[in-house]
Amino acid sequence: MRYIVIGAGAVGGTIGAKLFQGGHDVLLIARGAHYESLRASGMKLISPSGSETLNIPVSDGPVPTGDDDVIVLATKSQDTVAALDPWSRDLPVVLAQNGVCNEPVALRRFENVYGMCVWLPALHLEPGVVISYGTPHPGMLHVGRYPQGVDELATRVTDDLTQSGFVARAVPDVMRWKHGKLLGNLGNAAEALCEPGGFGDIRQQARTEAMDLLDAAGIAFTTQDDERRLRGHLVDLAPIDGVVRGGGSSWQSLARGAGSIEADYLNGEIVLLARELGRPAPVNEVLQREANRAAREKLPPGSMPVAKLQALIDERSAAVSR
Ligand SMILES: NC(=O)C1=CN([C@@H]2O[C@H](COP(=O)(O)OP(=O)(O)OC[C@H]3O[C@@H](n4cnc5c(N)ncnc54)[C@H](OP(=O)(O)O)[C@@H]3O)[C@@H](O)[C@H]2O)C=CC1
Ligand SMILES: CC(C)(CO)C(=O)C(=O)O
Repeated sequence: MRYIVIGAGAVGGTIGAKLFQGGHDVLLIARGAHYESLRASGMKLISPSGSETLNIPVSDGPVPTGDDDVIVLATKSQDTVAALDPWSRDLPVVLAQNGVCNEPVALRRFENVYGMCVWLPALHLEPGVVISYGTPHPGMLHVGRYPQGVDELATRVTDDLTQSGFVARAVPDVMRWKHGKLLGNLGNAAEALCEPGGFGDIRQQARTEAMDLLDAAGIAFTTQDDERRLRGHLVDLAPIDGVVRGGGSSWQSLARGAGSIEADYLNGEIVLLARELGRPAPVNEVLQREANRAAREKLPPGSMPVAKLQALIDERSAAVSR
């Protein structure tokens, strides 16, 4: 099977590199300066065990495909449609992304869609360079057919990931895991907006607001304990000499001045649910709005004091409760 990894950044770069090192056929799809660098000099993969350069096949657009190809999509959610559209709709698609909106978007277009719940701490700020912090395993990945079930392909992908060093499981309820993971990612916006530390309260407020709404909508989600029990110390974050990990994926979008951020598909997922239920979601609404503003204005990470963000949330909470 050939893995066509669209979006060879932090997550896609790590998954592609590990599969490649595991002896699998991999094609990375990248764009811009990252593509040029991967093509000219290979991928510099930095991990707790050292730094290596991998000459993984790379393309900047669609290539002829066949029966043995599978797409692994690892772009940010705001790039999903544009990234998938040029590809043959006969291919199976595995969505290695946070959030829960990508699977239905893909299922509109592709018949065979798989969710992947991704615990994989990684960083990509510089063209050609991917930093993978997880140790002793680079990540824990749950794979399942969307909307539910496990089939031969889910099992095969899981086996290949396991053989390549990941903690991988085929699960029949991947969206329950992805909803659980989404709750954690509601803090991404606060981490990107505020100085390190100090935003834990806001993250918890976003989580509590979201859990109430998921319960009200009857949507199942896993708990932090479910996740901790399985992960244990299988994927710990190891410091890497000379590399400071400022933050997660949304932090990295601001650090790169990408001009966009995933907030519409993380906090925005909760805002959408609240609006469908006719309920307020002031915490997630403010996080979504402020993260988008920071991305649009290309503000660096950490540009807003925590007290200011909390004041905006309090103001919005008061307004919606009137
Ligand atoms: N980083 C992390 O530690 C984790 C991230 N995640 C999730 O994984 C997903 C991917 O995040 P992450 O790896 O951080 O993102 P990155 O921004 O590091 O990587 C995504 C890559 O996709 C590229 N891309 C976007 N559109 C296209 C396209 N049409 N064709 C080719 N390349 C494209 C981007 O290019 P460009 O830079 O030009 O936009 C970028 O290089 C997100 O859903 C995120 O929330 C989950 C767990 C951990
Ligand atoms: C859990 C976390 C924060 C790991 O980096 C993540 O999912 C992200 O960066 O989006």
